[in-house]
Amino acid sequence: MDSTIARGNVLLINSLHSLLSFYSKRRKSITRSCYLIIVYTLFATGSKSKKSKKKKSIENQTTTPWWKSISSLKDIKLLFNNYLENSPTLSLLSQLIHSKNINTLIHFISQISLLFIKAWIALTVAKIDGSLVSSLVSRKFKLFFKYLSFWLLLGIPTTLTNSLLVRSRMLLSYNIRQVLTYNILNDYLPSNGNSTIYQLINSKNPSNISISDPNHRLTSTVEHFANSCAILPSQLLAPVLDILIAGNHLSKSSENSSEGTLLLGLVANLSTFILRFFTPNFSSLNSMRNSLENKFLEFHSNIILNNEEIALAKGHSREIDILDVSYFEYEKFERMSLRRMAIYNFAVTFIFKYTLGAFGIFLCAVPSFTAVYTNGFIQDDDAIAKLSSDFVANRSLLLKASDSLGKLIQSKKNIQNITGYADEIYEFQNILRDINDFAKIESIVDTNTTTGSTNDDALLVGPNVSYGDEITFEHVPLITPNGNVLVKDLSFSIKPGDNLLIIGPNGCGKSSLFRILGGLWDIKDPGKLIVPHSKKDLFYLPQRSYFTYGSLREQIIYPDSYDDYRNKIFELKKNNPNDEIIKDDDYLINLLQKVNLEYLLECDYSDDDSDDDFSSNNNNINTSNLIESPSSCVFMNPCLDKIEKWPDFLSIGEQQRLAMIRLYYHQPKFAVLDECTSSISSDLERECYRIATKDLKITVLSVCHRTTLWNFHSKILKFKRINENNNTFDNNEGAATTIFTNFDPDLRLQRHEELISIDNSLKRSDELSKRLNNLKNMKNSRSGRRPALMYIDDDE
Ligand SMILES: Nc1ncnc2c1ncn2[C@@H]1O[C@H](COP(=O)(O)OP(=O)(O)OP(=O)(O)O)[C@@H](O)[C@H]1O
Repeated sequence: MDSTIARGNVLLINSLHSLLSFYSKRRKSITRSCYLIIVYTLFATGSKSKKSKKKKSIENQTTTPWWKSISSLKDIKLLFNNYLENSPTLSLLSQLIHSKNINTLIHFISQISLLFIKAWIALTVAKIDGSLVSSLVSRKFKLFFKYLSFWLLLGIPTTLTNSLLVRSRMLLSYNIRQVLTYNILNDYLPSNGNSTIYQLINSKNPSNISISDPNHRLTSTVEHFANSCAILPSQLLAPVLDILIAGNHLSKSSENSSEGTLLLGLVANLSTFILRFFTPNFSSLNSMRNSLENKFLEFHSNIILNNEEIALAKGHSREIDILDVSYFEYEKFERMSLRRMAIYNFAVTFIFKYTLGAFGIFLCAVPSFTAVYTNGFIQDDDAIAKLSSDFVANRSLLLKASDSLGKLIQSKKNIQNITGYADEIYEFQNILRDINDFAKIESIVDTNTTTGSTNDDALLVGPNVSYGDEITFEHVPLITPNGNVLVKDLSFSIKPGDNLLIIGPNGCGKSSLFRILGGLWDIKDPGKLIVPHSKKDLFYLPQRSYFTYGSLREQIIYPDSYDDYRNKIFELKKNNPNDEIIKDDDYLINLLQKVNLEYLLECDYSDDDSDDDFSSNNNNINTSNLIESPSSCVFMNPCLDKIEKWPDFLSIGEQQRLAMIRLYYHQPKFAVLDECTSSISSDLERECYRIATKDLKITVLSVCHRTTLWNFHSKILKFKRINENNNTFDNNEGAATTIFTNFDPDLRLQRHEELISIDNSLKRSDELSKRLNNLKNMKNSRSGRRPALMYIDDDE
């Protein structure tokens, strides 16, 4: 199909050229021929990638032809918008336009202007080249030195233009990257707190596509796209200008060279046609390279993330096997890609630089030969100098033009790369938008059903959610994103002060309950949830907390920023009618001391006056000038400025204690503690729970296996496995059922201990009856052998 189009183009362009030559003045036909070469080359260059062609062919099968749907101007606009939406590249470019980033426009315009200046300089240099040869042939040495000084002086604007071009190209790329990164980040980590990343990675999105490499797309792909776009003006405009200038200059030098240019046009067309056989699909090569590169990087990141576990398990050889396989695949692909590129580069260089170059030289020579045979030609020094000058200028311009034609063809590679990168970025953006739009629809439904609430601060939104000073699950089914039913009907309700203990076998759905509470999983019908309205009323602490890069203070106040922290202190200092505790650096240090983590402080901190009572306020800050900005009036203790790689620096137990401080700092109404103290020593764990539940009055929903913590709970939710006949059993298969009751820890502990002692007695009685049987057997089978030996045999 492609070759038919190409052949059609060759015929069409050359017939057009002949027509134009016939009807117009022949001298202008050379320029026209150049225009046609450019048009054709651009047409050949702009062919679509396989992927988009495939997409289009699918669309064509299902939709009616576009022209049939147009009946008014509005339809054209609609069609254009539709086209914009379906074309990833155009859609990304329209994002750049809509961003109103003036710098992008400035650098784009400056690049175009510089390209025009560069082309003008190239033309001037070519003319001076010609004049230099002409003055040399006619032995006018004064003139020769004059042109030589011009040539030298032109070096200044040439180098200046080149360096400015590089600068403006880099700045353009930087601006494109900035706009796209900003747009993607806004959807990736939306300010309304939607769990977009979780849904993206767990393919819990409307399009059901999982993106495994969001980091790669956000960084590398966007960077490549920006670089490729920034280089495009130079790649397209510079060769076009070169070809136009060459054609124009040639047309001025003689009136008899149009047949030559017709031949040149034919050769150019034929060359592009031949080149198609050597041109690989750059877009698919690129996407393949990205996916292999990404796979290799992913394995590496995995090793870095789990370095300690791998080192202790001595898993190096297994890891190297995995890396080897991945690298081998990548290398194999690179070799194949290099082979194809070598063939392609050879074809481009040979066809455009040499074949077309030779034709160019031939074309330059045509005026010289034809001029000699025209009537009235006198072969004197001046005529020969003029012919030499024209030849040299035309030759240098045409060589440049043929080289430029090659570059123009090669820009196809860049355009295909751009479409490949654009596809990846656009798909990523679309999925992010789908996820956020879906959340927005739920939030709108929610706003319609509840009144007077701001949804940005809402803990959960959706038609099955209502708000109250409690956490209530009413007939909520626990279903994984894969559709596995963990619990058919989960119902319980806790009010402030009702600390809930959650127990059950592994994998039965204890943590999944919190995933629903945190908005990660949907609340399926007929489930209803009543939760506190505000996000700050519920805090989640997992077994392994997340620590960000930054100071010790930032670990404690996460997810608050420094500014939030300072503003809170500043506001309370200005206006504190309820006499609330001001949670400043001294307060944080006091918390660190309570969980025995004061040794993490940067400096020695001996606070003799430290008060164990949380209602007191260790305030040693000068509060005389409260009208100032928060940053100037809030005292920051340098002891909390220590910066470390916290997950590596702290043991798991220390991390869990630090996470507990985070909970104390935020002091929510409710807290989910999902085995978050499992690595803390028993005494300190009890102290941590005491501070949370007794001192700070936080209502906890905790999953914990230690009986020592039972005393802090007054309700219990027990998960039990059920089989097909709805009988409970304790192995790890099938759905679970739940029992929610009041919890009397003392009574339960007493029963628990009783149970253990009975269990031990039963085991002992089992052993005793087994021993008794053995002895009976021995007695029955005694046959003259020595009893001691028989005992040993039997025992074994
Ligand atoms: N994102 C997910 N997609 C699909 N299935 C999941 C997902 N997260 C968890 N599950 C599945 O849900 C089930 C319950 O997991 P959950 O983490 O709630 O168990 P648990 O009761 O907390 O167990 P444990 O006591 O071991 O922590 C498991 O079988 C798990 O494989």
